[in-house]
Amino acid sequence: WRNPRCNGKLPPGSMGFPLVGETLQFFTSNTTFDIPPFVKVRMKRYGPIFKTSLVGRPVIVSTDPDLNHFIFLQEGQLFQSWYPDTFTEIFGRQNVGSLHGFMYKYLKNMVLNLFGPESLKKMLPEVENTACRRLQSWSSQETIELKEATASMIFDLTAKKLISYDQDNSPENLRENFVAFIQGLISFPLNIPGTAYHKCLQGRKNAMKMLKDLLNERRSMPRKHQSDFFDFVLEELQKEGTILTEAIALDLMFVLLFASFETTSLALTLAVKFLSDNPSVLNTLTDEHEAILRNRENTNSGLTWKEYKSMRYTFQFINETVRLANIVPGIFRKTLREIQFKGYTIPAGWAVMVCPPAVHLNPAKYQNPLTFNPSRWEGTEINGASKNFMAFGGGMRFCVGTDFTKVQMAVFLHCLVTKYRWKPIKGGNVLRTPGLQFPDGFHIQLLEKTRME
Ligand code: HEM
Repeated sequence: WRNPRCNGKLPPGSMGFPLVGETLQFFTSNTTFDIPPFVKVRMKRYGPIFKTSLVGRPVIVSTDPDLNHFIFLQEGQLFQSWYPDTFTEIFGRQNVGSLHGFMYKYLKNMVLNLFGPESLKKMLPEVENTACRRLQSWSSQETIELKEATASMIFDLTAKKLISYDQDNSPENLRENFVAFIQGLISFPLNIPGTAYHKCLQGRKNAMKMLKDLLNERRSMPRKHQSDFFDFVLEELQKEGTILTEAIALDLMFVLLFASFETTSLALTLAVKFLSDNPSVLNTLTDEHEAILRNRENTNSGLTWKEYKSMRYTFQFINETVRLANIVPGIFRKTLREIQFKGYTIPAGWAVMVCPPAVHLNPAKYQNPLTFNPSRWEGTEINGASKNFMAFGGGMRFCVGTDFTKVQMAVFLHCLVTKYRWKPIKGGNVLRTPGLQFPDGFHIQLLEKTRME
């Protein structure tokens, strides 16, 4: 295992112990905003491209901007999306991340339809109403835990949009089954009672059963007008010669529900933490949003798409938040053929992990990379991905939820900074396992602004 077979020169690095490789070191938790220690130490020792072995597989880790770019560019040709078996087990064998070719394109179009600009434009009032209502209810409580509170807000909104699911009118709690999930998601794959991984699989089983029941319920009581994703899926399933199957549709629903509430709530919690720690950033952000209200005829008329698009500093703020959040610590691919790159050979069938934190914390590209400074984005293109920014991935598999996330974050921040101020009470510390977590939450007290503030 130590010297894997290769037709050329493998990148340097250690394959660790037999079978486990360096899995345990990889999963060792840390509390830093910097490049994960596992990667940083090896970058120093071996350079920007190195080999290792994780969950029983040989892996090439890339912190090299050119190799990252090449990997994204060659999706489907030399590389293919690949995630460890634990992920596939949890998200379903037919989830969008594991599909390729025709079926993948079909699903991607379906999702882009759902979360594309036209849909989001229509959704804007609902996003704003939801954020305002939630904030108001939180302000009547002594303290709230922001990660949990924003996750619940986003889950409800997404579940309503996808399957018209209403938590208050449902005997079972769909979201609870997703909560068991997070800790087991990037954990050691030991499926015995008591382990995080086992709980995670149990959560998936329950959630999938609920989704299946809800879909069957809808099938027996079809609606006249197509209004949510379930209606759309049922119609697609009835079409002659359709390539969609019920299992694929349910796996997709599951991935979308999970991807939307977990990632965005982490980003929002961290955003509020950064605002608490950086009063001058809060002032600039508040100025931008108060100006939107001032420039309106009627202060209480809802946000328009044009106003949303005008939030220049807010988008810089969101980019800076996700740059440092590094919510996705590794993007995985598999080589379909042997690859030659910068004098190294990567054998066919090996896993490759692109490491976004190494890109986002590179001092050559981001001056004082650990400093939170939204203005560093001034004058740069902040939509889409680049060699130096890949918080939402890159290439063909660029995140389909990016615009949805940005709408939710920007609208929430708009309601927050124009109507409220807050005091951090406790928590707010981050832990990376290596996925981002708030082990003791982030508890704040939310107070309505008075007219004078
Ligand atoms: C802060 C929020 C988010 C972050 C940081 C994020 C990050 C990412 C990244 C890095 C990828 C690329 C994975 C890869 O190349 O293998 C990705 C893909 C994906 N994201 Fe997101 N995401 C976010 C929000 C969302 C939301 C709200 C949704 C749901 C609507 C979503 C759904 C997806 C899906 C379905 C894919 C797979 C796309 C594909 O395989 O082509 N994401 N995301």
